[in-house]
Amino acid sequence: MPTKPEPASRTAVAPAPSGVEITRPADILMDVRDLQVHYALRGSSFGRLLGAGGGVVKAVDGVTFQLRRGEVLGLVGESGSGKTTLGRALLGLVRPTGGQIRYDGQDLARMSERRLRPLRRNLQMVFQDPAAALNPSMDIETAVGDPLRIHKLARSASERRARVAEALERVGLTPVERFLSKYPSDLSGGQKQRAVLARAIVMGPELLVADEPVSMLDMSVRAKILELMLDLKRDLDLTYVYITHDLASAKFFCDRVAIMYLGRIVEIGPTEEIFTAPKHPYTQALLRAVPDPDPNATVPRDIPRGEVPDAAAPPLGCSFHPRCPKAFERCGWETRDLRAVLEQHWLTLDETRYEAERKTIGNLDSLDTPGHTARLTPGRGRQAADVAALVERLRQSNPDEPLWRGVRRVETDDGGVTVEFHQGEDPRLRPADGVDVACHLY
Ligand SMILES: Nc1ncnc2c1ncn2[C@@H]1O[C@H](COP(=O)(O)OP(=O)(O)OP(=O)(O)O)[C@@H](O)[C@H]1O
Repeated sequence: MPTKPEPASRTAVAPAPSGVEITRPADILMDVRDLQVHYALRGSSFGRLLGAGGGVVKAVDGVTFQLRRGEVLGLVGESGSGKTTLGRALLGLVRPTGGQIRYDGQDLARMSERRLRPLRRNLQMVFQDPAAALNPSMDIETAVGDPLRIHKLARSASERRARVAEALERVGLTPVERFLSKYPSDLSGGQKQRAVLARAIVMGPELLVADEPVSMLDMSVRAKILELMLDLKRDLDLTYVYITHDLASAKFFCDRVAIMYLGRIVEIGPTEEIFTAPKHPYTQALLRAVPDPDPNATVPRDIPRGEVPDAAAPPLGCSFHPRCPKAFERCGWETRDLRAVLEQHWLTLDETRYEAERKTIGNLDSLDTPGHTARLTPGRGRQAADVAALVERLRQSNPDEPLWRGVRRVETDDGGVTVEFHQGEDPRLRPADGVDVACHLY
């Protein structure tokens, strides 16, 4: 049986800067507090000509959690929720805009590239596409041994070869001699991902961030790779952050799951709690949307209504409120929601009725500016009373629409109709029955 690869020397780690707390409970590998990664958008060249700013995408926006030693923490959410950005920030691969990532007594979020470099041996990433992760012109021995060479972690070529061989054996690329001289094109998808895992473990890391590591593999090998990863974790005392869209694999693979939505963790807790008693309406909707493997089962497919909003202009209040079937007053209703409800309603009308209603209201563009007061003015030849009647018809046509719970008052004057919404609040993560959830319902 091969022996465990030597852990990278912790003595290479630079000392903590003064003023940074260096104590942490032994079972916490990373302590992430109020982490933010914001990207400045440059805007289109046409927009820049007109002097329009590009705005900011809050890819990660105030994320707090503790990563426990030896656990598998899943980051789950729809595309664009910030999973990859968070995973990369944990490894020092993207520079946070704010917040802290405490690791080994230091704050990765504020560390210079020079001081981060030696820590990277302990923090490895496995990507979705193993073919893209391996250089097609490098044989497996060179590819897997490359990090040892870069970080000068082997005293000789023969030591490097021995450590590569040991890593290949651990990931099941055996007999090792057969694989050392192979090229990526000689390997199947599953074998390539095994080689990528060998390269990740060869330096004896503590943390592996795996970003959809099996989603590009054949169904037949996915479970085998995840099982291999669990074996590696146990044998090498690893901690995993597992990024996925796929709730079924998260259920099998993770000890805890963090559900992400628009740059935030909206629910985090033990996998069993999340799957048996999901609290956040978004988690509930995601779980209901998981296809049941039993073809006879009649599981409702309640995918959260609507699209994921634009991360550069997130909804006011709770980011999930426009899609939430349970949203109420405090959730942050606003002008853009009214426009969405109007346009949704118009989709249900025939052409003639649509034309008539559309002409009743003048320019809708003011509704695109986020705010708690919407002003609807009449179109040409129409009166404020016509607009008021339309708003009332809209309400009558779908009284259960959650938006109406957020309306504080509707007032008609000579110039039009004002719809005022309750001021919303952005919910923070709070403990609720064994999990932490960011929702005003708890
Ligand atoms: N380099 C960048 N510049 C600008 N915006 C970015 C950049 N990287 C990510 N984003 C934006 O940040 C948000 C989060 O992206 P991220 O890739 O982290 O999400 P994700 O949940 O991993 O999505 P996916 O599952 O599709 O990979 C998205 O709106 C994305 O467009």
